[in-house]
Amino acid sequence: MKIVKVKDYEEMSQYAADYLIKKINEIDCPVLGLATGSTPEGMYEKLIQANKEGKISFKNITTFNLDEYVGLSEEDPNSYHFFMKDKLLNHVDIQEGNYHIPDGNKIDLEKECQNYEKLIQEAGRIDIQILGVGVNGHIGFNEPGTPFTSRTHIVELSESTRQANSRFFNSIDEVPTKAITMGIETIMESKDIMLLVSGEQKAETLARLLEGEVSEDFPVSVLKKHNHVTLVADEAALSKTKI
Ligand SMILES: N[C@@H]1[C@@H](O)[C@H](O)[C@@H](COP(=O)(O)O)O[C@@H]1O
Repeated sequence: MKIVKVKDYEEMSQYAADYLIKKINEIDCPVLGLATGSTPEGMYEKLIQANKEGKISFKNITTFNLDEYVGLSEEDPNSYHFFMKDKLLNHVDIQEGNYHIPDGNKIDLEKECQNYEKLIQEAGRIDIQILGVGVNGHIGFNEPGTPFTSRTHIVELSESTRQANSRFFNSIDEVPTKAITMGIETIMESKDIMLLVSGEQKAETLARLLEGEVSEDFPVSVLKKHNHVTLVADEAALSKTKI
């Protein structure tokens, strides 16, 4: 795992955007794996700016999002559909049909998982997967205990994840109890992974990642088995490690 230490959130976002822009411009029809959450927001702002300035085009880019809540409509501001449109997709020249987000409103959710997985396989690969991490080590919505061999599936969200994400809702009761997420094996098949971590609230998570064991109890630790991961972390996130 290559570790890039940056000063703060702003520097992390800039580094991540520059890294993506460089990589994307080297690939013919790039396939990107996108994440939601507060962590990548700054990077998305910078990508929108770069798109306006002509430094990057999304015309040939295909994207796959990691996850989506079950039961929120696409118009719900807390759905990841809404988030992605609001924070990136509506503001860049991506083509309709080229972005993919699991549909958490399908009656047959199992089938939706299979179809989503199939779409990713048909795209051939994810060139660069952006990841954030939950305080309990979840990636996408793969909670502790998820098998490393998992593909796109439905998850029961843990209490701590619902608690952490309740900051976006009126109350914890409104936070969905289920979600669809790309599986850990699906994520691990990405050619290149960029993990973004910012802030003191993730410091213990990051220390466990860098100093602890690889274990299904701590999903993000699987990244130590991937040979092309760049961790971009700020000083606050690294404050409980020796780095
Ligand atoms: N499903 C998302 C994850 O993909 C994200 O990485 C994590 C951390 O979010 P944040 O970046 O807001 O800390 O939260 C959510 O649960």
